[in-house]
Amino acid sequence: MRAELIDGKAIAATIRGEIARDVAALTARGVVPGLAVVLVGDDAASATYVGAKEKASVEAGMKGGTIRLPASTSQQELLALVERLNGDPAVHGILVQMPLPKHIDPDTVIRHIRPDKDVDGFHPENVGKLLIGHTDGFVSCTPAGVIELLVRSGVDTRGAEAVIIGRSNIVGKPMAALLVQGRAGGDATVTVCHSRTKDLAAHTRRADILIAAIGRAEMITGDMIKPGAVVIDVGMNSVPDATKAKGSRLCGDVHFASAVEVASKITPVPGGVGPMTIAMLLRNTVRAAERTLG
Ligand SMILES: Nc1nc2c(c(=O)[nH]1)N[C@@H](CN(C=O)c1ccc(C(=O)N[C@@H](CCC(=O)O)C(=O)O)cc1)CN2
Repeated sequence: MRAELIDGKAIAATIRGEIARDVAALTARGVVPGLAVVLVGDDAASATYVGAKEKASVEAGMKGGTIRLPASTSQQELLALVERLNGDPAVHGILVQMPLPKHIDPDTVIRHIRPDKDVDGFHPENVGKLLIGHTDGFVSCTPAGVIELLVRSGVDTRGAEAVIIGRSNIVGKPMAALLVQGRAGGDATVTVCHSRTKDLAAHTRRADILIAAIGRAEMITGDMIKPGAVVIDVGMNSVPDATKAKGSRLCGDVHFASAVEVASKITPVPGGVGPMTIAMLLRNTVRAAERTLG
């Protein structure tokens, strides 16, 4: 079997078109959705993602602005900026790009963002709402994007064995909450594996839906995948590659060449989950703006 590709780039483009229509409707009602993205420091990958977010928000008709701060910015200065954005009525969504420099505690920053402007869905209030199935919060963009990919690719999650590898607060844990809930893209039986899991392959081989979010390049190989499984690769790793002009290439947590021979559907890296993260961010920002209309 050679797996069908789940084209995240194309699905994200469709969603961004839908969002642009929502933005136009909101604008006609006098509300232009505003997204403020904050980047602290000069991490090259973060700068790329932030640039992509600003471009996508402007293309959708939003007011997108990036605030770039030096790596020497103190936590107090960053919190003061968040405070200012919290009080700015033109800003409906606030996103502080992660990772932050080591001297800044990400949890403290996340807790300072007003939950109704937390379009990243990282604030404990939004995480709690997700867990108890309330739909008036914001869901973390990457796991929300994975659910959207599954639903729009016709994958039936109901009663499926879903195995997630990775237990991070921004992907693994919310992913489990979404897959288990009783809504579209949910009703799965979920297992969360992590670095202490014994016999990882025994779990992954049971999965009808396998979600790799462990952050280790090409760790999941074809022999660890059940024939016919749907494989979603959340990993984004840069590995040395002398054949590339820049000396490196991007790859996921799944060894694509062997997995594609076993799975029924698979996401590539790049072009899979990544573009969905940005599409979901735009969707959350539109929702934040809509809610100001009551
Ligand atoms: N505040 C946040 N910080 C971070 C998040 C997040 O959701 N909120 N997620 C990641 C990075 N990320 C968004 O910020 C992100 C990563 C990758 C992509 C993407 O589209 N990737 C492309 C490839 C890009 C390339 O060529 O370098 C793809 O997969 O096709 C979008 C967003 C950590 N930080």
